[in-house]
Amino acid sequence: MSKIPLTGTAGPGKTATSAEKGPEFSFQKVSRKFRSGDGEFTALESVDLDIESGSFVCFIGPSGCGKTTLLNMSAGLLAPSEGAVYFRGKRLNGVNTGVGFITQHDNLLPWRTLEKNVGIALEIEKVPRKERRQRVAEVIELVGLKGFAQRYPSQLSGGMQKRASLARGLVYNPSTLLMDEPFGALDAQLRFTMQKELLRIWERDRKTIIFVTHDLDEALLLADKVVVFGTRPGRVVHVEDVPLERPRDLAELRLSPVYGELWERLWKLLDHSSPAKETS
Ligand SMILES: Nc1ncnc2c1ncn2[C@@H]1O[C@H](COP(=O)(O)OP(=O)(O)OP(=O)(O)O)[C@@H](O)[C@H]1O
Repeated sequence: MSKIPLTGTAGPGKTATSAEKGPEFSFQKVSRKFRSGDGEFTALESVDLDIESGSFVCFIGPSGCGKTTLLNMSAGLLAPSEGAVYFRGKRLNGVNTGVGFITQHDNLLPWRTLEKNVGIALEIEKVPRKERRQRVAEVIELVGLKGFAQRYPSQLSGGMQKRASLARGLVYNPSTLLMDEPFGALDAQLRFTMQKELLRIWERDRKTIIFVTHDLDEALLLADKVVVFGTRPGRVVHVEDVPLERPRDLAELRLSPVYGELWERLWKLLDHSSPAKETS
């Protein structure tokens, strides 16, 4: 089994060496086909995209346009049918242990305490107990859950469970976080809090974040770069560098003409028709 990089090269306070200065991810003519009924259909067609190290990138697009498929390929859980995915200069060929993957569903194990849920990857990697406890305590504090380490998932609120899955994604210090609609199920207030928390952590550690969302306001609040996906077949239709200064405040942004113009332009690029059909 390959080693999980406990002390990832892009971790807190570390600077990238010259070998790491290329993009974090490079997708080169990446396509993915799936079987459907008797035939095959193209879920994602010819994606050419570079993602810079330390950047915050949002994927946005209608349901079924291949956003999760591209995340799965970034995690090495799925191979491209054509083309190649490069991670930190190396072609991916198997599970990518340099990423933390946070899905919409927290998937916390109900019989394990918060501490044990967060530390699971380190246990699998047989990281010594002392080091494990220290690293787990550090990330639990980072996500604002200090004092709750011995609670079980059922004893945590929805927001705390989100923080717990974020801690679990961060615990082995990956250089990239892949986040698939992580805040989609939260109410507006909690979503706002989690967005702020995520930005605080990103600004501290400058990990690369690829964040899937259906919400254009969320994308423009968070991202350096917004990648717009289209359907039939799933593909990248536009990449926008977000020119808005940080820190960003959504209430203020909404009053700004620059934001209004950007929002409207991207909104028009989004396909608002019904979910993508699986046509070949
Ligand atoms: N393992 C699979 N086998 C067959 N078809 C699949 C598989 N994974 C995804 N698909 C299909 O590929 C297409 C793209 O799916 P994907 O989950 O990547 O879309 P998405 O943009 O993330 O959608 P959503 O926003 O609804 O999560 C869909 O039609 C989906 O049904």
